[in-house]
Amino acid sequence: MAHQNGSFPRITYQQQLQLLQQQQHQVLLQQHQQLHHRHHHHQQQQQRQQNQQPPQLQQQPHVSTTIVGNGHVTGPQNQRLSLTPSSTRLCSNPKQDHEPDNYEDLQLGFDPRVFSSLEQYMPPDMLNKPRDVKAQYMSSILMRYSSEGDRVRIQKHKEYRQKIISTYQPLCKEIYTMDAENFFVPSFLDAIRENTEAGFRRMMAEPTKGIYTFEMLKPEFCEMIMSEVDNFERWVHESNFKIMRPNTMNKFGAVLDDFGMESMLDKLMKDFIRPLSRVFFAEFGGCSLDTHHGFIVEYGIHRDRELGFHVDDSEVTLNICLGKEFSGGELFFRGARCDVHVNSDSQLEEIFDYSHFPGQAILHSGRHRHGAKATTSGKRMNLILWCRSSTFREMIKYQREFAGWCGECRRKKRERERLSIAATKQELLKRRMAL
Ligand SMILES: O=C(O)CCC(=O)C(=O)O
Ligand SMILES: [Fe+2]
Repeated sequence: MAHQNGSFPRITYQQQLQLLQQQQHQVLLQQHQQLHHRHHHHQQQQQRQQNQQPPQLQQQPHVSTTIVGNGHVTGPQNQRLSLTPSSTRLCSNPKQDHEPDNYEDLQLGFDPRVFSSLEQYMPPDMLNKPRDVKAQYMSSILMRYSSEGDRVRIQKHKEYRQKIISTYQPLCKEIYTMDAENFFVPSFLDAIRENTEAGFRRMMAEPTKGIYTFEMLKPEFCEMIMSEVDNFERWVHESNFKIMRPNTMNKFGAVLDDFGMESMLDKLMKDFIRPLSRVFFAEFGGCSLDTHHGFIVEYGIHRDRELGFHVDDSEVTLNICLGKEFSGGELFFRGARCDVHVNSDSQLEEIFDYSHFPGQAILHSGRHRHGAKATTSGKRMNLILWCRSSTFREMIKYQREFAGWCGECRRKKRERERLSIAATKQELLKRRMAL
């Protein structure tokens, strides 16, 4: 595998920046008030490994205009932000009936929607000022949350996407907008419509704790999406366009969001995955998934062969096999872990292997350690949707140590309880002997 030893901080500065872009103004306000108390985040040193060895954090490459071949992570990580004293402030009581201006036509360095949604939090005397005065006021606040470098990177990524979308000619236009009846099998669709835990459980299996599998995509849709990806790859090859690969551990595959599928995948996450994740992944932020990274991985003789042991840069991961014909490529899972215990051994009951089957989806927490065995013949394509929650990421920074979903935290707690019971017994015995 091309991946080098390296350090993989779980929450990157880049992701903090995403917060601003997602109109998470509550989070933004909270950050604004708490920035003085921001903790430094631990960076974890994780080693290169294979199957049973410590997992890597599989990340989306940092936004860059150049090809990210080996997933080298660049840029400032978890820096402490410098807050210059300033009189610009946001108010915690928004003026709810305020009609915000539209900022779409301005080049402001931040998503124009952030300005519209932030407006109501400005001090009352600012609300009726001209649009450019308000924009400047909000910009000066927003600038405190991101560095110049990050803003440039985000802008460059936007241009990169625009360049692809303006030149690439899609093959199957119908898959770029959500068309549930034609994408999903009836059992999946019915369960989502019913929207009850019992209904979900009827169409899903939970072969091991925290992993769900179910029939999801129609074969025709799988075919179309695979043809589209082949077509895209052909265009990349013919036009010699340098594309970014899906993450730090793949040399092949494509980011669906980069060539026009972002809004369709956003709908997929919000309308079809979030109903499931709010029931089954609530403790991982499954109720508040708000952004995604959607991509295709390709395995085979002339593609990536296998994928090392890792955790995803997601709260919840949806992984659907599209085809085609292949052997091997099984996923191996080794238990969910918090950041502190990501390298700890797995227990026997945490060992679970899964064979992909076209059309079938597997849903798991991003922190559930896993990898993919070698695809030994044929070609395998999977659609992967990393679903993230910005509020969850913000919240866990202030959480206490124990994570109920981490196998090692639970094991350690049981061990402490066992020792304490043994010590109490010992003490009682001693007292009885002394009588
Ligand atoms: O190859 C697979 O099916 C798994 C891929 C994966 O785990 C990932 O891309 O994060
Ligand atoms: Fe993964």
